[in-house]
Amino acid sequence: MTDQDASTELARLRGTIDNIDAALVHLLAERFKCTQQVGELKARSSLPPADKAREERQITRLRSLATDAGLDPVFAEKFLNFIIAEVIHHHERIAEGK
Ligand SMILES: C=C(O[C@@H]1C=C(C(=O)O)C=C[C@H]1O)C(=O)O
Repeated sequence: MTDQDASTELARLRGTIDNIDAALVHLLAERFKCTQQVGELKARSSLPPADKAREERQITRLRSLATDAGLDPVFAEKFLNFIIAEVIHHHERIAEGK
């Protein structure tokens, strides 16, 4: 592969990465819009911000999806836990009326 070929291929691959990153941002934005509504509903109904049983079901499901897709399930679990922790933080703030 010539230097020119390599830089053309690198630019092509990075274009794909940029598209995927954009899709991830849009997907996360939609998820947070939805969890915002869940947080408001929970606050109105005096439900707790976190639901550990639901989280366990989600993690089991995501780990299985990740394995089937060829993604490291440990990474998938960490990623989901990171997002859920942020959501719970938002729900706590909503419940406090902030
Ligand atoms: C969104 C919810 O609130 C919390 C956040 C979750 C999530 O981000 O998926 C899952 C469970 C809850 O701890 C919910 O109860 O469904």
